[in-house]
Amino acid sequence: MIEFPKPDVEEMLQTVSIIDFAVSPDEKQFIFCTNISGKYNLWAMDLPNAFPYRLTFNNQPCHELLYDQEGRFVIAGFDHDGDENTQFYALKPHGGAMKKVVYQENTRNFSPQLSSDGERLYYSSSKENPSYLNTYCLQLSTGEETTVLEGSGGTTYIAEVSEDETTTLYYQFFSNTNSRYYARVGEEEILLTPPTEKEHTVSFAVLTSPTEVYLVTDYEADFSYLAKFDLETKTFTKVKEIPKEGFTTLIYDKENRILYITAEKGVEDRLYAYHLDEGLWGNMVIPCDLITKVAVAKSGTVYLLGGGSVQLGNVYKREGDKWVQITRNKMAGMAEEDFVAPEVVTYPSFDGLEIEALFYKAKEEHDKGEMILWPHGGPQHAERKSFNAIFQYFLSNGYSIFAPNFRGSTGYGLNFTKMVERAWGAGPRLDNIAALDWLIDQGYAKKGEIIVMGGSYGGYMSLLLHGRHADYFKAVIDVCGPSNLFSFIHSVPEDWKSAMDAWVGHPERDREKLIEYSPSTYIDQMIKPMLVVQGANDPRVVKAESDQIVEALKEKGRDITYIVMEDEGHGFAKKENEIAVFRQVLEFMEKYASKTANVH
Ligand SMILES: CC(=O)N[C@@H](C)C(=O)N[C@@H](C)C(=O)N[C@@H](C)C(=O)O
Repeated sequence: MIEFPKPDVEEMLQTVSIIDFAVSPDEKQFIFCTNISGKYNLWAMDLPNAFPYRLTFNNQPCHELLYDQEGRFVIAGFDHDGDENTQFYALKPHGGAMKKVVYQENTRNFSPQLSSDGERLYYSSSKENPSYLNTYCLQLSTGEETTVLEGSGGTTYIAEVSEDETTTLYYQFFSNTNSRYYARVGEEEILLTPPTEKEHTVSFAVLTSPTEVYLVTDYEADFSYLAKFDLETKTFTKVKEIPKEGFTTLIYDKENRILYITAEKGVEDRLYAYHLDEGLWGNMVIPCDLITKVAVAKSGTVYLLGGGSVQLGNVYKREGDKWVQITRNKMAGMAEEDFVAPEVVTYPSFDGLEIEALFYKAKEEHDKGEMILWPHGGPQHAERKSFNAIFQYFLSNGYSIFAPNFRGSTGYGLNFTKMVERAWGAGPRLDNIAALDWLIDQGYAKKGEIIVMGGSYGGYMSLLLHGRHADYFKAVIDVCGPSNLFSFIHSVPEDWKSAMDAWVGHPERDREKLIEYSPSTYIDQMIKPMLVVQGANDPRVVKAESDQIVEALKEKGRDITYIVMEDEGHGFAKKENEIAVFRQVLEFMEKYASKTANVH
């Protein structure tokens, strides 16, 4: 029998992702967004045949995807090379030239909703109201447009338009931990949660009849639960909560009056089915750790896109009580056992607060005794059990990775998520330091030999840890991290700006704190070798954030490498860029690797 060589670790970087999908109303076609060709495009499969064909050639990831209810066309949203100025296009289900339906340069467009006859497109846009957005109703055949909602006070997005277009659901976003949902019924505006001064979120709502709305909220609670609002009697009722789980999205099966509810429990997801008329609640076993999307076809059939820490994202169809996999996204020549699954650990932080973390330990045959601390981005996000090709690449090269869900992360309740607000460089920084002390105490790492690497807020935290605790590290990697919180606050997208006060802080009122929390305050103490990566089109953390820290460190004669990706935004959408950059990151780390790095 022929003996084959072991898979090349470089192949880990070649993994394919599926980031979105939609199923045609007759379920004969399935469209999905994948980077199977190296760049993201829309592809389709005529079900049940599995051979995919390509629909778009613009090489951009799709941000919105919906079929017309008759399946005659598809609406898709694309930006350009990561600029997040999403525009909407119509395309025929079997491809061909795309038609621009909402297109105005330098505008941001969100949340497209088609009327049931496919004649009108409702969407929210920055074009006339960059801070709070307006919502428009566009007649697709004539291009005639009316303004249906003017945002004010908070960024305002359309969420749903009823079949007869008399009721509209919309939400106002004040910050990641403070939002409200409203129904507009005729001329009446109805708040869907009881009025209160106390901050809370309403993250999802669906109309299940002309008078009934189900919503996901943490109104007067720490974890989000399912509630119901009666538009006639104006009554709000809590329907279902599960201790320590936060509900995230609702998907309504109109045919069978079933509500599917996704939930997060720390680093994993859950899926539930709630039969509205019978009041029956059921837990659905899912074929993955994390759910990217659930969709219900007209017939009531459920489709799910999901994956896990050692499992690539795939789409599944519910048949009876089984999930049938309809995409075959596989890793060439590798099996699940070739990857490292993280251990979920907890450690006490400086003030006794328990922090959960994912600990990826390099396999014995690869282990070089190297340790990477990975603070995640967001910061109101979490490191969860998703497949991370870069992590697996580093693990196969002998680097272990520790990814803590420091205070401010999502998945642990509203109060925990709020703990990073106006405190970017306070508790979360010390939670990261407590993680390092824990690793050192357990014998997994040695002070001065650790690498810190992160993207966005994770990049910011890497810079801040470098400036304030350089003695823990031997090298630092920052991917698009804010370096100065004052300039960051002024350079984020216009529609984020009203949230900056609650999220990061006020430049005058919180001046002292923002100085203390800005990495740029600690340039003198940044003495370790550093690699900075930045997308030129990033609208969230603009290139100037990286430019300024790189310049300041260069002036001081520090060992600093700077990589700018000209055709990327906040992260990587193009495989060749991702591969080129992470090869360089590995080379950079290898320069500072030493056999005695961390004791095990
Ligand atoms: C809803 C929303 O986008 N809110 C923003 C204020 C937000 O939280 N954005 C983060 C997802 C984000 O992009 N943060 C950057 C700094 C990051 O860490 O990725």
